[in-house]
Amino acid sequence: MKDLEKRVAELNKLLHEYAHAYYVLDKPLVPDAVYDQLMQELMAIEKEHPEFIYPDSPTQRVGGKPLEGFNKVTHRYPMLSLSNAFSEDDLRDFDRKIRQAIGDRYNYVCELKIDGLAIALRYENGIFVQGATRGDGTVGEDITVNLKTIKDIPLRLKEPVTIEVRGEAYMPKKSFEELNKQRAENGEDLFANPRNAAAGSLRQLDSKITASRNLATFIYSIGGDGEAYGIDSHAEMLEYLDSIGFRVNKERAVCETIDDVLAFINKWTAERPNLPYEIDGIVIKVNRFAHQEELGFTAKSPRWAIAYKFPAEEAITKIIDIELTV
Ligand SMILES: NC(=O)c1cc2c(=O)c3cc(F)ccc3oc2nc1N
Repeated sequence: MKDLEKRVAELNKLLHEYAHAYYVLDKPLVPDAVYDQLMQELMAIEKEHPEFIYPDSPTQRVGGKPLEGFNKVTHRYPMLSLSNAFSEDDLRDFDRKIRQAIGDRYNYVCELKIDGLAIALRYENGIFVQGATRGDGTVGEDITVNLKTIKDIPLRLKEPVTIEVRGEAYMPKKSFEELNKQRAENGEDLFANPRNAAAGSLRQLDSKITASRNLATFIYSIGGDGEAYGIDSHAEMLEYLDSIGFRVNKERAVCETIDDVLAFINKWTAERPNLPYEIDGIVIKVNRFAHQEELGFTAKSPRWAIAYKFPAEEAITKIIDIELTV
């Protein structure tokens, strides 16, 4: 029995490592056939010996029977929303206010604004214990069983830390197109866009349906104060999140000036159609936590961050249509 327990521990470790390499780093360590064979072996042992099933075993990603409904979760740290900028002037105003408040020794981190659903994930001693939607920012829905089906969400972190993180769950463009093609063939109504498809997939009461929707995540912050982890800037926080096993978007940059921010925006406005996922803007954040603390929050948004929103395409096509019909 001893060596069987050892084998189960070894299989859990190997499968976590291989899944992280494949789904988070996009750098497979072994061929799929090897991964599948190890998974089959673990499932066979767990079937014979359910007492050996780890709560974070990779076999536990797809839940059991459908839920009756979702429990409510009160967020330990409110999930606020970003204020918006729609033009270069808005961005320069934002920058001017920052400078007035904290002087001129600051820089920014720019990130792509993923067009998905905000989620909060809680880990205790490195084990995924609960996941929730933003809801109204204070109370969200417990969608833990559905989030467990997303392969890039680690069930076990590389460090046994107790932490809460925030991110965006989304449906890649290709998965969205395939899903709507399938729904059209089955005479079902189509999803309007990948964000709605992701939201609909995460709010399924049957996690087997969620599991079939190929969702993915990008994690972008620690709930509460990052200092607790010896981190004092947003850029370092993203590196830390990556190092403990989360999928963190690589298309980010530290920008020393608002002109660098505008250059980043121009680059990704052009690159946007080539991305495998939808983005609806660029998020700009003052980098150092000491500066974020000085700037603080309004009732609903941080003063140290802003979301530059791309002009909505439909608005543009509407103007063009009007022009053409006049
Ligand atoms: N959709 C996103 O890709 C994205 C969203 C947010 C937020 O909503 C957000 C909300 C806050 F109150 C503070 C920081 C944030 O940072 C964020 N960073 C991102 N990359």
